[in-house]
Parts: sequence; C-alpha cells; structure tokens
Amino acid sequence: MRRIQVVATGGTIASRSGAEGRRATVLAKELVASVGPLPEHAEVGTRDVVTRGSYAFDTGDLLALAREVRSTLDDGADGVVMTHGTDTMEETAFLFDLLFDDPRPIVLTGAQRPFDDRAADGPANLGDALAVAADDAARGLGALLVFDGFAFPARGVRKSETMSAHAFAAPGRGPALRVADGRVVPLARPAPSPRLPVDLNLPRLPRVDVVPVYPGADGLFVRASLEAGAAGVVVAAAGAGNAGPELVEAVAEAVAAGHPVLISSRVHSGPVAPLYAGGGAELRRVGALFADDLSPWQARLLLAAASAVPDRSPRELVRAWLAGRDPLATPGD
Ligand SMILES: NC(=O)C[C@H](N)C(=O)O
Repeated sequence: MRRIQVVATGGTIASRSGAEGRRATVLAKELVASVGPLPEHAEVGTRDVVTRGSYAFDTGDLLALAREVRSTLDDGADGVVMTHGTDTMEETAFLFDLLFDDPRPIVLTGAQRPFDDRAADGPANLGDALAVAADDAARGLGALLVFDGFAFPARGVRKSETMSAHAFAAPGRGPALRVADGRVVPLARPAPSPRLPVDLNLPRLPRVDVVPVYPGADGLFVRASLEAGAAGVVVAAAGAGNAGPELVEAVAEAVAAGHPVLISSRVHSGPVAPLYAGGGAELRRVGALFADDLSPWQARLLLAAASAVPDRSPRELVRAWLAGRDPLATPGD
C-alpha cells in the first residue's frame, strides 16, 4: 500500500463559477471524491493549504508550499500530489525540483475547466496524478507535472495553451510518463537536475525580475529592477538570446556591479546561445550567463534560489547548475 498525500492550494481545479468570476472554494476531500475509484494500492490523505489562483502567489507562498511538501515527506508519505492553479504551476514544479532531493514522487496537477464545469478536466487529472504518485516509475524523476494524460519533468515544462485542456508542453524534451486508463507507462527517463540548498523558512526568495526584449527596449527596466533591490535579472531575450545595444549596456553595468544576469528567450522553444556580434555575443562578453532552454520564468527561479544560498556566489551556482554539476561542489567566493 502506498500512502499518498493530496495537498490542495486552489486554482481552477478547485474553482466554481459565479457572478464575479471563478473563485477557488473546493477543498481537498471534495476534489478527491470527484475522482471516483482511486488506485487500489493507494491510501489517500488530504490537506488544505490555501484556496488561491496561482497567479496570486509570490515566492514566499511558494516556499510555504515547499514546507508543506517537506513536512508531508517527513511524516512518511510515499508520494505527494499538489493541486495547484495552472498559470504558474511550471514555476512551483521547477522550484520543488530545485529544492528537493528525494526519490519519492512530488506531483503537481490542476485543471483548465472549473470544478462545476460539465466537462471538468480536474477529476481525470487528479486521478492520473494519484496513479503517477503511487507508481514506481515516477520515483527518482524529481518534481512532475501531470496534465491531460502525461507526466512532464519539471525542468522545461511550460503552459502552452491558455484555455485548452491540453495545457502543457515540454518543447524539445517531452513527457517522462503517459497515463492511460490509470496505467502509468514510462516514456523517457531524464537525468535529474542538481539541487540547491535553500532555507525553506526564508520569508521569500531574493528579488529577481524578468526584463523583456522588444524593438526599442532600452536599459530602463534592468536599472529600475536593480534600484528596487533585485539580486539579479533575467532577460527574456529576442530569438536565440539577443538584445539591442542600450539593453546590452545596462546588462554590462549590472554584471560589473556584481548582479548576475541570465539570458533566456522570449521564444517558446529551443536553447539560447551567444551567436550574434553586438547581440548575444556581446551579452556573453559582458558577463551574462546563458540559460540553455529554461523559460524566463524558470530561469528567474533558478537565479532567485541561487541568490538565497548563503555564502556562495549565485553566478557560480547558476553556472554549475546549468552545466549539470553539483552546485555545492563549486568553491564559494
Ligand atoms: N487553470 C488555472 O488553474 C488557471 C488559474 N487562473 C490559476 O492559475 O489559478
């Protein structure tokens, strides 16, 4: 028998429609009851943490969710299923992946259609998430996001549809598991990502902002972000990792002042690379790091988590993490 704990946090899966719009009110027990027959070998417990839309979470909320996962695992659960809004689920999943080094499955799921919709997708997603959390094939895969019949590893997963029930994709990587009729089928076994030792009791992660690139984007947002106290900045760069000269100049100033800058892309799929003179090549020359195929949102959490590790250079931690090395094996500075 596997002990699986469902931790409910709100989102559309827990929402009912009303005159003011959708509002999350449904609690964990009712969500689990909606699934119908549960996996035979699973004993399912429930816990309610918050009933919020995930767009309203800050990094302090994400750390509070991480503490729930920690205490659930410490209590001896064999797996955790967190119900969560889809808007920022890719961020929470990725942060859990950075924080936890435990083979037991940590699975996030949700819905695109509310609990009271006649075609609600939440019950099937939650049923699939329970099947995954109770299955040996999910052990050692890090945090997983289960949606519409697939389990995606946290790294690289993105919300790819605003309203369709097929809401997530992992461009260039793909899912690790498929769930068909309650059966879990392994598809791929990605290498685990390195962990970062962040104190889960911090009130929030250090501020890191995402700055977009578009024709005419200048250095205003990079400078404003650092003035607001950001530890570093992620640039949602154009194409394969480019920005115009004024933004590059602001990045150079930021790096010279000791603030790490991570280059990601505003494009949905593919890695970034320092290819173009004056663009990405110049960003690299002035000391920005390139975030492989991490979305700007996941890159932001990588840099924020690295900035929360005491007595270490966040830049070096991020560099080691991106190279697949144990970040703690790098010397501090
Ligand atoms: N489908 C959803 O769950 C979206 C919702 N706005 C949320 O993130 O909470």
